[in-house]
Amino acid sequence: MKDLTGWALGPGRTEESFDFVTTEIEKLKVGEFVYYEPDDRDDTKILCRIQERDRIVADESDVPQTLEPHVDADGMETLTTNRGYRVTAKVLGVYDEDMGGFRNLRSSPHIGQEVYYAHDELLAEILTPSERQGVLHMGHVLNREDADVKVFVDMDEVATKHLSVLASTGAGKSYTVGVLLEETVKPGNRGTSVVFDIHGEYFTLAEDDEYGDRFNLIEEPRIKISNLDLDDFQVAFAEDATNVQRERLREVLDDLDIDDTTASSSSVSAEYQDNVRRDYSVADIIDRLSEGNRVDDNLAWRLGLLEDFVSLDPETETSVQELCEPGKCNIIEFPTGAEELERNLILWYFTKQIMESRKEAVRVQRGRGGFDAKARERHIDVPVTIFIEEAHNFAPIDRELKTRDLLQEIAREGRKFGVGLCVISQRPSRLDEDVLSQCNSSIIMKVRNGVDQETIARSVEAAGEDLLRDLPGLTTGQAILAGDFINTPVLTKIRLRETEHGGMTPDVAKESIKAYKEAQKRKKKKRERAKKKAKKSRDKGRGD
Ligand SMILES: Nc1ncnc2c1ncn2[C@@H]1O[C@H](COP(=O)(O)OP(=O)(O)OP(=O)(O)O)[C@@H](O)[C@H]1O
Repeated sequence: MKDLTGWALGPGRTEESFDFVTTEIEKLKVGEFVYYEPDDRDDTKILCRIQERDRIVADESDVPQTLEPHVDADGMETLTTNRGYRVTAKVLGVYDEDMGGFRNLRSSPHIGQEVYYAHDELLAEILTPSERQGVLHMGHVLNREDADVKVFVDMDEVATKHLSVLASTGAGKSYTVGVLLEETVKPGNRGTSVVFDIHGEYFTLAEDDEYGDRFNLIEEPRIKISNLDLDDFQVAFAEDATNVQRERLREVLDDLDIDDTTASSSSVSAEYQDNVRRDYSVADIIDRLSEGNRVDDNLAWRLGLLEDFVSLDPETETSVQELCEPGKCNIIEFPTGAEELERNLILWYFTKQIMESRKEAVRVQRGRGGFDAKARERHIDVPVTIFIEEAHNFAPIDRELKTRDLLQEIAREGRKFGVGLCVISQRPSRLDEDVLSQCNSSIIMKVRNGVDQETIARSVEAAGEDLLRDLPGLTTGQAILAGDFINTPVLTKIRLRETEHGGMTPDVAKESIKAYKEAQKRKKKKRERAKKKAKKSRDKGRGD
């Protein structure tokens, strides 16, 4: 069934777009889809996306004259009585299922060519992948709620070529990431991911009755102090240590290692020394630093700050295997109240291990040697996608940070080693441009800030200017999905979560009233207790 919706005004100035006239403007919002059929090809539909709409000013327009010889009397009648709109449409091409993309047929519409509304079945054909595995159901095409044209994305693309999730605060980023994670752990997918959950928004996934066992919640990630190397200390320090300080710290750590392995004896093998427990604390490092006459107060002070890091532990370490249970989404919670430097250290330390471990695994898979004992212990044999909330803090555009270098490396090279990156940010303009532009897929939601909008327009080319123009107009849960993980950019209403969302916006009025009432109750009780106490002492006084 065809749904005639307008007439082309002829070929556009370029092959990429053309104008047509319509009166059905309610249906044809920016981002909607139409198609035309080239005369010389049977059953071929050239799909187009609406970019712009302008009301036709009757007296100034030459549109009726242009179309008159080409459009039948009924059509002309509709156009002249309703005036209508001039709409610009971007030509996407003919969808080729085998190719999984659009082919451009170079067949521009002629004047008066009929333009049809793309019905739900046609859209569904394009947006529904033929494979059943590795597809993630994210929601439905916006404005097509009734028919529910589902929007799917390709999990492999996320896992290999990275994803950005960008929006102002409260627009629905973590809710959407929750939907994505629910999908990745479904039985047909069983993707492995690691989420750095800074604000404790994802634990509800692990508590869900149905989904819970597909998630691995790491509530107390621990880093064993003796496993830290100089670069790790550098990440945890507020300012770069001087070369002299690095040298001194190296000496102290070497001393402590030798003590702990009791390895002054040359009979202890290197492998034993590697595996032996070295259970020293930050305080031990500072003590050792203060011994002798070479005290470095500044270094001691820097180290002293690390004593507050809950994640640093003299004895235990969360192993990379615990962090990356295959087929599960592994959620790393940050210690409550962890400050910026501790957060940087946690992200740096574990992300670096994941990357190193995947490099080793791929090297061995390619037949280039085997694992040494240490590598075998920490090897991860599945591709992993790392989700990073507040990514602009770890890879800022304007600050040298080791975490930024690491995220740039993953964005550039992660694909080769099966390490995917999903960066989530409410301030894309503060996010490192290299990291952002390496994300080949994007989910973009409401963005209010003009500078952020400009950054997105610059770095997320796939989304198309036309769709991005409407960013401030999106409401919570509405998103543009664009890039390699979807066949064509599409305005999407993200589906409802199957698990509870852990980052609910508080109901301020409700919570304030509740807190007020509880405070009043407490006050009343306090007054009553004081009264009782006074009465008791009066009674006692009388008795005396
Ligand atoms: N697709 C959706 N359907 C229904 N409700 C949604 C949807 N997306 C988000 N919400 C609601 O909107 C609110 C904000 O969502 P969310 O916590 O994901 O925002 P956010 O962008 O991550 O914010 P922040 O940057 O402050 O963490 C939540 O209360 C959530 O329940």
